[in-house]
Amino acid sequence: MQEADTRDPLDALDVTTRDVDRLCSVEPADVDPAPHLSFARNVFLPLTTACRYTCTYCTYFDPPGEASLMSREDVRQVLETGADAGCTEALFTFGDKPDDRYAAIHDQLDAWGHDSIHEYLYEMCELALDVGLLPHSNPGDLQHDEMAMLAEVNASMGVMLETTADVDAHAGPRQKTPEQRLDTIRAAGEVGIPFTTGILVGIGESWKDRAESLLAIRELNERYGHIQEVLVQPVVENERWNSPTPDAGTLRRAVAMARVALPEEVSIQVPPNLAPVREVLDCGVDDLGGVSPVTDDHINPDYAWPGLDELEAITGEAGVPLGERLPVYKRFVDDGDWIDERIETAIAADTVHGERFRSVLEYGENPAEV
Ligand SMILES: O=c1nc2n(C[C@H](O)[C@H](O)[C@H](O)CO)c3cc(O)ccc3cc-2c(=O)[nH]1
Ligand SMILES: C[C@H]1O[C@@H](n2cnc3c(N)ncnc32)[C@H](O)[C@@H]1O
Ligand code: MET
Ligand code: SF4
Repeated sequence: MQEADTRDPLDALDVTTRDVDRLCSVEPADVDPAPHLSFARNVFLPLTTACRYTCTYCTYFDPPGEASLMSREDVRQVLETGADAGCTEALFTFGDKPDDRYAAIHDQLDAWGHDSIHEYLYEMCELALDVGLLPHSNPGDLQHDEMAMLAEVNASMGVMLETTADVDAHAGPRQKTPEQRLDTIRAAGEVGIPFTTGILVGIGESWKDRAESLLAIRELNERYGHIQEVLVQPVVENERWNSPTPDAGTLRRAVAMARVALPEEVSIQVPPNLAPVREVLDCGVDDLGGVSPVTDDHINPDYAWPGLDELEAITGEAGVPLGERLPVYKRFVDDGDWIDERIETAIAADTVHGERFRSVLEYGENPAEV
């Protein structure tokens, strides 16, 4: 079991009460709507539902006894379906360090010749690159060395901060802590991998906590410049979480706060399957995240992604163009210091997939035409 972490999550981060108060006073009317919206076309690969944590809003994690892993062949099949459907992103996200908690996962990994889930993930990212997709992995909390290893085979990586507050939703014997989440985001900065993070809205945090969380992300981005996008994700109802999802007014204000807190080059993402996007488009959202034409959102399976035609209709009504992007934002590809040689090679390759990556990178539009 992990030891109790007694650090203040905001220690060593320059987040002042004055900044928090100022951010708390932001209203949606204070921000300009974004001039365009982007999304990435992805396939979702939930390597395992086993997880060391037990977040009370999450229906993704398995009860003990049912732990299993997607095999290499399962993974290959999903990747190939995705590549055939014109996807550019392989989204690997799954339970946090499942091998720590479940002997069955550890034993299966061992039988396949791997010491950890992260090693197996590395191999699956290589497989994604072979099949013609760019990996984006969110395996939860990582140490610096794990992050450094995975950065070699990922176009970008991510972890949700969720919140800097200690909330009951993260209570229990094995808890997700703000300290570990911030350490993970910091490790990504040290390694220099383009990174996605964000806040989960409605899990028991206050407005002050939302402001502190966004300012903590800003502070880490000021140090490392690695944050590519910040998700403002409303918690949604399911069999485990029966408090109401935040209302549109709450979400609008949280999005506006995120827009004010982060510099312009950092995108603000709202997932279109969880949030009423029409109602937040004028508050500074400029990205709709990964949308899949082939797989479900395995984390929130009751919430289907709108089709691309619907996304286009929504953005059309708002009068902003919708453009497709890669899982790594263009500015990080253009500035060669951010992505590993293997990712650069995949994008530069003289193959059907390489050509597709370059066309998405250069044109970023006409999502309906693949
Ligand atoms: O479909 C989902 N995609 C999620 N994504 C994927 C995301 O929409 C895209 O993969 C990124 O925008 C990269 O293109 C996340 C990525 C992260 O790095 C961190 C958290 C999330 C959370 C979700 C999520 O809840 N559902
Ligand atoms: C991958 C991300 O999915 C999010 N996540 C987990 N459960 C829910 C839910 N009920 N509603 C919205 N987001 C959720 C967490 O923020 C996690 O970090
Ligand atoms: C289903 S959540 C996905 C990744 C990881 N378990 C986390 O919470 O960050
Ligand atoms: S949100 Fe992630 S860390 Fe929390 S229980 Fe679900 S899978 Fe595990």
